Amino acid sequence: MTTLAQLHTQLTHAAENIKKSQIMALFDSQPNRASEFTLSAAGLTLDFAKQAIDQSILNDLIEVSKLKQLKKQRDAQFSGELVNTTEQRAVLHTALRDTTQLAKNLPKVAQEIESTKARLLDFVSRFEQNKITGATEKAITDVISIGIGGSFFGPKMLEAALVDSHVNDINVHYLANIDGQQIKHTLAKLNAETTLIVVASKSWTTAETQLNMQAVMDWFKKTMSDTAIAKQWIALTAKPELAKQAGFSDEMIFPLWDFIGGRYSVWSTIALPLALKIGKANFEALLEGAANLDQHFLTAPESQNLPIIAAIIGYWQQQYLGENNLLVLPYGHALKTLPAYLQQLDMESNGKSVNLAGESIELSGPILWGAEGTNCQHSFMQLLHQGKQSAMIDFILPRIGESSYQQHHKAMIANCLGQSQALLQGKSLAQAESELAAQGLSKEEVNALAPHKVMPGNKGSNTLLIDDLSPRSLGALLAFYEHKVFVQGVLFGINSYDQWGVELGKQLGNQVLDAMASQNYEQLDPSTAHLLKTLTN
Ligand SMILES: O=P(O)(O)OC[C@H]1O[C@H](O)[C@H](O)[C@@H](O)[C@@H]1O
Repeated sequence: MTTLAQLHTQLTHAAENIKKSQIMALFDSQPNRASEFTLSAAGLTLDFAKQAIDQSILNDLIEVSKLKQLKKQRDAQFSGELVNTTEQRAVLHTALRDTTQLAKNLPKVAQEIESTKARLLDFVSRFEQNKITGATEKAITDVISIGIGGSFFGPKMLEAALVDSHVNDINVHYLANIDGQQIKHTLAKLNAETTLIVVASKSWTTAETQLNMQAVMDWFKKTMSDTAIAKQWIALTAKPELAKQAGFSDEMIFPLWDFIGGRYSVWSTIALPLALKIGKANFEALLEGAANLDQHFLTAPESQNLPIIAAIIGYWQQQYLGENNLLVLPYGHALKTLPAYLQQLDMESNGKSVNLAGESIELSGPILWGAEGTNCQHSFMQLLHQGKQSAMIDFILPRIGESSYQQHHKAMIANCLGQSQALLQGKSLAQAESELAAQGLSKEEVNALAPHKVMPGNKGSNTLLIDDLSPRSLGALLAFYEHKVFVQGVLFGINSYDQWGVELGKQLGNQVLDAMASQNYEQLDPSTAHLLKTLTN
């Protein structure tokens, strides 16, 4: 059997060779490459034919994943083992989509998940039937959702992405940042009598959320009685006892659990504001779409498995081709905040420096960024085409566009494919020269201008087609990225489910607040002390 060390040597040689060659040449040596390097499942199609990779490299990478016990770790996670070893927690967001597998090992946990989901869906149904009103019996027109990080990104991103699936006529206002200006403008247009307030906080200790909750509570109490809190305030939290102490009524507290990571919580009660907007049936379809992708992840062989193949391609690019940026470019305005959602998912999961044993590692997750196409073509894509740096790229393209604007969708497709083509093919000096000569430029003019028009090309990318922007397809899309992040975590040998790095900033933020209150800056470093003096003078 080949060892990891032997595979590493093989892959290192393969990388040296592939760096010297052209991706376009790979299409000559593999005549059916375009179809062979396209995989479909659960409403998603991944085309990786434009990547600098061949079948033998893929086979070696699959072997690496096997030697790193990917399947064993996957099954451990799905069955509820404590795979988040630094926090001694299970990782069970997949069970929020479908409890079948978990029910075999942990039937009580599965049952609790099901009964909580039933409570959530029942609340949404009653809302849709106008049975949820304010304390003064007036109809609810607005929801304020207070929460940050995983208690914010998912619902907010999906509300925009599912714009065609909004069935309930309510406005959801998200308060995540601690920004007084945002609170002022949000509250100014709202009537407390017709507003539900949702506090989404798994830990119930997040400073931003607590401060915003207090501000909204002060506003609410100006016009509403204390008893109205029990009717109009909803808590989504893994700490129901703390919500109860804060005055929330039992029936308005919807739990989640420590086995649901914040960045994986969009499938949980944390999605209540989204579910109110898209309705019960659409929320269930979102979960089903994710469950479909879970089934694919659990059952498809490695070579046909979308998240596994996407993960090992990314690993190959980072480990052997030296990339460290992942650019996510969704072609569609509805998906404009998908990169921000994926930033938390990927970077908070895989931004680590030590492996599971606590030993220092060379490689962990990529820097993820992106923006909607075609807008990005008019800003940072220039650097990708002609700059010295490069990046891993996922183009995301819905197959179906708005039916009343078909020409727009054709143009969207053309732009997306045009970009990946341009990155791949580039433009040689000879091409640039002949183009300019054909425009009638003199030889001197051609020589002066042509080098500026050269594009190196030979830059690979993935194209991920999504059937449509339905809840089902989007559920599958998010689950695809979740599993990709998981597989990469296995390849890096890290714990993808803790986030200790977030803690220090929180602690120091509190220290600065204390220093501001006491005006004693001695404990602070000279730069911070100086900045504070400048700010407070
Ligand atoms: O839901 P909460 O407990 O308020 O946490 C909100 C966020 O807090 C921190 O930033 C964590 O790193 C995130 O993973 C989490 O989503």
